[in-house]
Amino acid sequence: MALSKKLNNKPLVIKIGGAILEKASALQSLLTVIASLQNQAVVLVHGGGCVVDEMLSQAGFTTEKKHGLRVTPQEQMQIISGALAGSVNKSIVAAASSLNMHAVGLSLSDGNMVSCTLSEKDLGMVGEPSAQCSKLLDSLINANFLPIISSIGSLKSGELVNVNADDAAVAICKLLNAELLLLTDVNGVKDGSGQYIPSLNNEQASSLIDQGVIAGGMTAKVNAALNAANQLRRSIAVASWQSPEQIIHLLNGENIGTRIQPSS
Ligand SMILES: Nc1ncnc2c1ncn2[C@@H]1O[C@H](COP(=O)(O)OP(=O)(O)O)[C@@H](O)[C@H]1O
Ligand SMILES: CC(=O)N[C@@H](CCC(=O)OP(=O)(O)O)C(=O)O
Repeated sequence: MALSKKLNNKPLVIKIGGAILEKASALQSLLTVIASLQNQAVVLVHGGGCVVDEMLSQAGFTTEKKHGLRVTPQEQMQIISGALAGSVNKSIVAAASSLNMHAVGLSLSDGNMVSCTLSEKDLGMVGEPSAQCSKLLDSLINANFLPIISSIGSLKSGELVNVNADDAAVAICKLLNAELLLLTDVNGVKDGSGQYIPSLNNEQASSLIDQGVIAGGMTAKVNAALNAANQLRRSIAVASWQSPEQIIHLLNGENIGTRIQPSS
């Protein structure tokens, strides 16, 4: 397939969800597509919720989620940060390195990229991220490194916080005024009859959330995409990492997955 030249000068922020991390071949296929992109800066932001689930349960903790966000008691932060900023981040960097990509593993506080405040939703040590300083990412992108960023951040007080990885990707996207692609294990948002919805606006999303058609992790993802779409005034794609060649279609200006639209 002819590989795309970049659609514009914007970097592309790609967020990958947890389940891809348990499928080495899928991660490798995605990284291979990223490596093949010509003249297109890419920044990867990753979650790893399923890895966190496993590590917490091995340590004897139970976990609770509210609207797709993990309630994070202080005593679980060590395991969560170890899983996301440690094990998961380093595994993705290693997979990229094995494909001769020059990957650099980071978390949100590196280079003061993103600062966090404590969420007011009574979720414990969950952080709300906001974009701060792009100097580190600008330097890495200019030097052709592939930044791979975990969703562990920190508060002004120096304490670590757990940030939903879709929210983390939105903050990085705002930092770089980048294009954003949220890749997950389904090819977009489904309606009440299980059909994929090509385009979704604020009102439709709220109604599907209220009806429980959009639930769990997809709620956090759609809310994060709406936040980015409204601030950046452009639509945000939610698609599947199971078909990474879709990235090339996206860069060629085609619609993939579900497009989350800014409100008019
Ligand atoms: N309306 C919906 N359309 C598609 N997926 C949905 C919907 N509602 C809930 N989901 C669930 O959300 C999941 C994706 O969210 P999540 O597991 O948090 O992904 P990730 O780890 O990639 O961030 C899907 O696998 C699906 O089970
Ligand atoms: C606050 C919060 O929910 N943090 C998430 C961070 C990881 C994440 O978002 O992973 P996925 O992208 O794989 O879902 C968590 O603890 O699971």
